[in-house]
Amino acid sequence: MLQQVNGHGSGSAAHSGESLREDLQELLGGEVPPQQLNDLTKVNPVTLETVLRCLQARYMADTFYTNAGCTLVAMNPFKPVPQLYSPELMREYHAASQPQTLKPHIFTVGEQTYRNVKSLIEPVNQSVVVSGESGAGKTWTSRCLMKFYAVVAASPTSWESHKVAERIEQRILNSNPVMEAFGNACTLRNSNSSRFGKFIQLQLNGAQQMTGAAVQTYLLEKTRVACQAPSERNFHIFYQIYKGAHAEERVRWRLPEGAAFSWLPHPERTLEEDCFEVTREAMLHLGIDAPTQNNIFQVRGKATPLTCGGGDGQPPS
Ligand SMILES: Nc1ncnc2c1ncn2[C@@H]1O[C@H](COP(=O)(O)OP(=O)(O)OP(=O)(O)O)[C@@H](O)[C@H]1O
Repeated sequence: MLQQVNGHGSGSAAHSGESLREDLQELLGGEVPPQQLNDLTKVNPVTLETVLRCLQARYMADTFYTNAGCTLVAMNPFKPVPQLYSPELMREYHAASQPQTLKPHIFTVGEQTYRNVKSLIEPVNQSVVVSGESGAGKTWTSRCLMKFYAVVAASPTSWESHKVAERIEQRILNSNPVMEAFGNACTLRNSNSSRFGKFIQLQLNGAQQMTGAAVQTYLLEKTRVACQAPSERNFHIFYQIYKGAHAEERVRWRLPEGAAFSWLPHPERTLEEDCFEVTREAMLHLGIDAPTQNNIFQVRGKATPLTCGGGDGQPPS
């Protein structure tokens, strides 16, 4: 999100949306209103100020995607915008004869790469690089892309193959809550910050239907288990177990209700990511059955009290 451009605040105190647009129109001297400039390469003159101001005007007009040549700039709305990610919109981009002529969107990128695979006699692997600072919206964007492919790359003809495809899509989407439970944490910048990098590979068959996915993770911030920065939290999974374990599991995992553990700072913060049931359900869909889950959680659950000097919540002596 843009905070400041050449000393002008982005809020209403410094500029109302209208005067910002007028200013920018004057600065650009163009005919197209800045919020309608879909491609930053068309901003004239291209300077840091004009580009940032153009993005700011678009942000204020709730237009969160802008092209910059062949790159897509995605701004984080920091609010739910459900109509921007509806299945209907996915289908619209998928069905468009020239998706690049529609408004810039992550679905254009999705559709373009999908068509690149589809149109070639010898299909070539396609890569989408999602980059940005912490909290920029990379995880969100990757999730949107996966949902998009789950919708467009699944139109098999028979009922049976439809069911198979649906199961694969569901498994692919279910990998997100599991990876986020074990690899994400609440930081100062992002309440659901990925503390690892990932390379997600979606696999298509000859008919361009999704047949599977593989995820490689790297650079997990393991030190967070034992040491968290002030006002930050440990990985979500610990809080999920701590808050969501049943009475009998608590006894087994030595997690007395209400105990405070020094390696579980800020358990009082309630995040939607704290939901243990969602992780358990997603693991089941991924084929991790209840006894295996139990073994995993047992190790995770026990790790916390043991490292804190016992299940009594006292700091280590
Ligand atoms: N397109 C969007 N629409 C609505 N909210 C969004 C969108 N993109 C991001 N957000 C919000 O911003 C938060 C941070 O986004 P996200 O977790 O994707 O950032 P990130 O770049 O992956 O950060 P990190 O590198 O710390 O993992 C999300 O939890 C969500 O609340």
